[in-house]
Amino acid sequence: MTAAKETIFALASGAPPAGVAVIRISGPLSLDATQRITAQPLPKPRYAALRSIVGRSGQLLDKALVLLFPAPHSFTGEDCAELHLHGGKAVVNAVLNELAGFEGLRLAEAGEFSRRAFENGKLDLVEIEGLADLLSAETEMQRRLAAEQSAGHLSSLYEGWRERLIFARAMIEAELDFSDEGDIPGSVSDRVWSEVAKLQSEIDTVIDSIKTGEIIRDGFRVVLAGPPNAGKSSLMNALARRDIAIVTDVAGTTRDVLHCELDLEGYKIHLYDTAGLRDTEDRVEQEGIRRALTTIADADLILRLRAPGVAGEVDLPENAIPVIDVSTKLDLRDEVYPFESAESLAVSVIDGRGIDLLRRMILESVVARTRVGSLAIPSRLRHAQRLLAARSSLSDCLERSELPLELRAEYLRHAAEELARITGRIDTETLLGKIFSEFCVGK
Ligand SMILES: Nc1nc2c(ncn2[C@@H]2O[C@H](COP(=O)(O)OP(=O)(O)OP(=O)(O)O)[C@@H](O)[C@H]2O)c(=O)[nH]1
Ligand SMILES: [K+]
Ligand SMILES: [Mg+2]
Repeated sequence: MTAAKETIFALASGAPPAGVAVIRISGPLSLDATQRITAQPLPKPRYAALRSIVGRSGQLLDKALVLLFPAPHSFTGEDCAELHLHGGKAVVNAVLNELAGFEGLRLAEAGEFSRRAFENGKLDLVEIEGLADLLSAETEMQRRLAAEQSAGHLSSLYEGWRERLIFARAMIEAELDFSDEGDIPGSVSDRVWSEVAKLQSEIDTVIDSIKTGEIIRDGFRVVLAGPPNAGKSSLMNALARRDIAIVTDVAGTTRDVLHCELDLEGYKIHLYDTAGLRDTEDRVEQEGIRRALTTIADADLILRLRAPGVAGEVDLPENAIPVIDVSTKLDLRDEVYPFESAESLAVSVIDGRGIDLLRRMILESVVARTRVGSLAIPSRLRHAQRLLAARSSLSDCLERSELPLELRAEYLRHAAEELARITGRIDTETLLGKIFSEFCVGK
């Protein structure tokens, strides 16, 4: 917390033109500056009132709703004001310029409002990351994941663990004090170790869910693979309902990895079209195949295509990635029914058979992959690293029973510190820049 902060302001709503534009002001001079550009008396706190916004020479800039949020009951925890203007570019610029002309006011940097909210203890780092995710959420599942995190549910999970660790340490310390007096046997610590073991398994469960969080937040990667002319690009276009990839009857048409995003019932899906896999002397195609194999290796789900009259069942690299076998060009065959088994089906982009079914199978695959009880789960590598470190301290503490109690308690302290780093209770400076840089100006 820094004393005598500057007052900052920014356009907090989207780029004009828009119906309404919201300018947010935060800092000690917020209320003062708002009064100076408002022709009438200010409304009472947290009540909206229509006011004329005037420039220095008294000229009318706009009529706007004015709202005041005196400290500490504001987003940043400082005195704040909001001006809800008409969302025209010139209107917004005129008011921003007027504010910039006041001594002690300046335009906010990206993420600066949120940074102040953190510094004033309004939000912890985990909640701020959740807020950033909420602002960038495009699908329903991304929104739900981010809402859990920004509402503090993930923070309370971490904080709850940290408090239990602190309690466990206190128990050990109490035991150490008593055993100095030589009259209490080592019974307390048995309870501590079983509590630590329980905590460890709870952390394990959450570590296991990190991949789920990543898939929901970052998207589920589906890759089209198969020999040239299997119909990969045609199927990409059909699934995306857009003409993304070039389709010709020339084997080896696609070289670069093509990408599009789908929203399947709220799940974000990345769909990749790749070069057909075959032995070739063509150097450009060889590079395309190399890229195809890299993309396949990173997939969450592979659609392995084959087509009637197209040679080459593709041998995919050995790995544990789930595969759906797709026979294409069903219209060229006699079968009528596209569904073959749980892991295979036939489709045609000409008459559309099987395409909706394939979409459903992809959805089932992502749902199966992300099945968790609660969405209060981490989705960032930063959390994963800290949780793994905390977890390994706990297992050291449990396994190294030959060590004196003081040293085993030290492992608990270390684990609690790792958890505190996630919420930003300690060691934050290095993290701040990275986290707040995800925000736009005005948030
Ligand atoms: N009849 C029929 N033809 C199809 C179907 N899907 C693709 N084709 C044709 O098959 C040929 C190859 O299709 P592409 O989508 O370019 O195949 P690809 O797997 O992307 O091929 P490469 O990029 O060369 O690896 C084209 O002539 C398509 O029109 C289908 O469902 N039915
Ligand atoms: K082709
Ligand atoms: Mg292609």
